[in-house]
Amino acid sequence: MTARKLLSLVFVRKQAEILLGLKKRGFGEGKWNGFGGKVEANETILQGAIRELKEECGLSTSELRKIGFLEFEFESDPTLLEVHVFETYKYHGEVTESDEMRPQWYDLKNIPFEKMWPDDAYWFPYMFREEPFKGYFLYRGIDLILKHKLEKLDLE
Ligand SMILES: Cc1cc(-c2ccco2)c2oc(N)nc2c1
Repeated sequence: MTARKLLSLVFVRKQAEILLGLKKRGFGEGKWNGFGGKVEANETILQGAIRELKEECGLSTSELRKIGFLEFEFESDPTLLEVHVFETYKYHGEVTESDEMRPQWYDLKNIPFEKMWPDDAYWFPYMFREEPFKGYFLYRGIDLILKHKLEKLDLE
């Protein structure tokens, strides 16, 4: 039985921009990503996503839309990461740097994919088209994808 770890990942959007954060320490350090992390045992995935967003960049939201479901495995590790991806266009508060993340708005035409997890280049186009997606990525280390699957997801 494969151990699964539940993670949230939230992207804050404007019409032509997306808020990314530079991870300052820990897992994924040095990569730009959405905001998220481990879902605790005493919260739902949605509650965990809202909590991490506030902790990592200071923004609050009550309207997260589920946009994708990703599973990650590493060749060297038995744990499967189950990542629930959300987006929001409705949020409030001030974007604030945290110990974990340095937030920055990016134009959709200028995403720093070379400084992000490699899988992002595969599924960001689905997110930009507002097409829900489901993907699986097998990594060797943190920069090489050995195998992947990606498909549209019918959320209705
Ligand atoms: C292996 C992996 C993990 C995550 C992650 C960490 C916290 C939430 O998701 C990723 O995020 C992205 N964009 N690619 C990712 C690959």
